Amino acid sequence: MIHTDKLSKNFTVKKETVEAVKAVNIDVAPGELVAFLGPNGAGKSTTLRMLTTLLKPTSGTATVAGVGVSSDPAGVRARIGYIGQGNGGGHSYRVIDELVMQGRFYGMNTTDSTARAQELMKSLDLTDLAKRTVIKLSGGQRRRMDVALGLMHSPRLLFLDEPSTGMDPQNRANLWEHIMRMRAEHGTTIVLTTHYMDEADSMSERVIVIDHGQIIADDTAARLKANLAGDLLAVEVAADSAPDVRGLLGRAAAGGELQENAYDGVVRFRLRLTHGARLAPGLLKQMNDAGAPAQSLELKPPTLDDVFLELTGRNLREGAEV
Ligand SMILES: Nc1ncnc2c1ncn2[C@@H]1O[C@H](COP(=O)(O)OP(=O)(O)OP(=O)(O)O)[C@@H](O)[C@H]1O
Repeated sequence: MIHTDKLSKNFTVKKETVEAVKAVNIDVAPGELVAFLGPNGAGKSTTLRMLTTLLKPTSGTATVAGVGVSSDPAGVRARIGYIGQGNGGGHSYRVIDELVMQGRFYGMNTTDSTARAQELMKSLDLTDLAKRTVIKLSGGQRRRMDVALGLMHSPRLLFLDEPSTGMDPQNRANLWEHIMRMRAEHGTTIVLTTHYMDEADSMSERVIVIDHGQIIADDTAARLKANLAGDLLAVEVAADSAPDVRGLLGRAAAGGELQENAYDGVVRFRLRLTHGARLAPGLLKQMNDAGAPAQSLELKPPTLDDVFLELTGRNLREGAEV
């Protein structure tokens, strides 16, 4: 559905070249739900804007829904839906009119466009709001209308640029419920950008992590977390038996750091343990055998932020919602 070859975009800002996207190779199969995840300024939107023909690549190629973005941008636009970061609709029209106009814009006749608008309003829980003017919609309702606008011409491929930024958690959950239902009903391929790592984690089947214009990881969230970050294990032992297990735990820390701090006659060790749930029982037994049984144990699964930290040495985003 999407294939890019060394897709790149440079901007010139005050005579300086900003390499926003650097030779990215992306493949998305029909029906996939893929999230581009990365911190602010990573190049997510620029990539999306090239794929949706809003920006011309500096170099490299991209084929979207079987059509080249440079050779036939109009052909790409006819085949995709795009929901940008801003609001798509005008202000003074009614929801139904806005949707029907969108369909007409894509060459549908009024009857078909009205039928499609009604179908989408039903799926996206907008029927009761059909006659409301767009300006009177709440943020969440407006975003749902944006999704309906993007789907009017039944694209097989839908791009969503930060679909839920600025929404409260309830509206985000609600929007996602609608998007997932649309997807189940129509088999739409979805590519989205987000800096909410929990969203990338729970909603998408595949996460493409972008940093400084480059793809630094591309896999399912589960595999990224299992392979890169490892679980966080905290284990406490009596202070006088800590020397008996320090070496053992250091070796288990998968080459990573073993942290420790002592308090109230106890030493608390912290380490990353790849496949922690599987390995922790064996480690506990080894600690027992070494004469230093664990007094408490805590095993925390990693987040995509841990993956990002592991890959870049930085946090994904200050203030990101988790
Ligand atoms: N029109 C432009 N002119 C100049 N520089 C730009 C332009 N658009 C983007 N950039 C720069 O390109 C880089 C990538 O920006 P982009 O918007 O793609 O990041 P992003 O990952 O989508 O970030 P965010 O999560 O904040 O939306 C940034 O350094 C940005 O400042």
